[in-house]
Amino acid sequence: MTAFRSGFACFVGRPNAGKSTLTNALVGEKVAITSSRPQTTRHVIRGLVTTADAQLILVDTPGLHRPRTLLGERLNDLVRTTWAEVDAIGVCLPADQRIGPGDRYIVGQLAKVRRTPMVAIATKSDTVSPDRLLEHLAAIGALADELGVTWRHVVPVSAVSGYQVEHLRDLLVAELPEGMPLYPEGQLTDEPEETLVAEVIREAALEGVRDELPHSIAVVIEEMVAREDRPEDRPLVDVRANIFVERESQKGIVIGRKGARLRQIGSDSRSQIERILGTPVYLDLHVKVAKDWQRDPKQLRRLGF
Ligand SMILES: Nc1nc2c(ncn2[C@@H]2O[C@H](COP(=O)(O)OP(=O)(O)OP(=O)(O)O)[C@@H](O)[C@H]2O)c(=O)[nH]1
Repeated sequence: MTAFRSGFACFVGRPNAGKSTLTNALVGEKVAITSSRPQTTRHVIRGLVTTADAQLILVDTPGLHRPRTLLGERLNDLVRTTWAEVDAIGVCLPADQRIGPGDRYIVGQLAKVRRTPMVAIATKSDTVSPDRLLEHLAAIGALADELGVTWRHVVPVSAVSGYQVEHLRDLLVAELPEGMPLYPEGQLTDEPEETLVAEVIREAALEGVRDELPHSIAVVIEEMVAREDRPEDRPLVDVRANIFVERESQKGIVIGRKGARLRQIGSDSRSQIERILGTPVYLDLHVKVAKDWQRDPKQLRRLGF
């Protein structure tokens, strides 16, 4: 059995390189959704590609500009941070145009990001003859040598005809770490981040004790705020959450011997939350008893049901 993989990728390339069309082709029927994210998140999600064994989250990066101002430089820093945080970068180099200064500038900047795997994509490959495509692929290879980047793969695709779109998807998925889906049901929901975070904690709390605590756990996020006084490039989000159970005995199950299970729940969910929010997280979990909450309409409302 292959392990489930989940993670983030972004497409970069000069304007008109075919990034949006490719995103839509990968996402399929579902239109790429632009969801606005709270300030704590730097990643704007463009689309979600879910298969039987992977979830690939395509995120946007702000455009890279030749910096003329301090603000321009700061924006470029932000782009580079995103590049360093995603699991894979797809570099779009349209086949219908020769590699130009715009492409050179972007790839030159990518050369500074050492660790993230990069896949070079010859987009719009349906627009040129096979000979011209070969020439373009060779130029993409030469560009890597010239500018000091390493392509994991060089793939011609056509988002319009669908040529190699699935192959590209598989190549990107192969770069993702093992992990559970970060978004529920394979659909990008516009649920508030709190709901997703609460769901992650609930899943972690139920891990291994599902039989003992079937539906008795609810998680409520009390607070999710960016810590003040942090340097801009090292943000930290405080997440304070309550895990509600119905009975005192269930509290013991969740907390475990000397708090061991609760610590496990914390570390299991924290890494997933950090990936959803895109920032390091300080997670503060408390277990509380809300007696018979499932039968009490007032409590149910409070717990968000
Ligand atoms: N023939 C063909 N045309 C394509 C393909 N992919 C994109 N195009 C066309 O190329 C143009 C630009 O595509 P976009 O997907 O908007 O490019 P983009 O990189 O997102 O552009 P920006 O948003 O400006 O950065 C559009 O007119 C697309 O229809 C393709 O695979 N084949």
